[in-house]
Amino acid sequence: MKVAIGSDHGGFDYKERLKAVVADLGHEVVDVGCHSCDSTDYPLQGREVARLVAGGECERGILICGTGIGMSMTANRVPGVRAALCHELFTARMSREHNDANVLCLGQRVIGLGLAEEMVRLWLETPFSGGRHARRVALIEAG
Ligand SMILES: O=C(CO)[C@H](O)[C@H](O)[C@H](O)COP(=O)(O)O
Repeated sequence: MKVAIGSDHGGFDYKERLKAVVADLGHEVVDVGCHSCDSTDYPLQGREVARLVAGGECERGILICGTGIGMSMTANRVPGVRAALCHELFTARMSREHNDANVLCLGQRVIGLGLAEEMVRLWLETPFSGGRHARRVALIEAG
């Protein structure tokens, strides 16, 4: 898969580490920035990743800021994006199985790096269950 990844300064360190996790699983990483710890504004990177996913250039997106909240708010405003803000493994798995989430949002100031890495692995490898959940996702998309 092609996986877009982006962060603000509050998520920069994890973005750099999580890129390796994504690549180790055999996926292509598209890094939209930011490219340093200098202060920036999360909607810039959040919107860019969301647009890549909504437009089909990338199949999935990963966004990291301090809490993940601003990134999820931003990404979910782009039609076609189903961004899930997750802090633990169960929610990360369910966001794929039940919600077909196409963007994962994480908070670098909330969770440890080891958990973030495990969540990314699980989230990328968990398929959508379909069935009754497909009807519900279609209802989300119908607006
Ligand atoms: O979007 C956020 C909060 O909803 C992120 O946590 C940002 O990274 C955070 O707001 C940035 O804060 P800072 O004080 O400018 O580092």
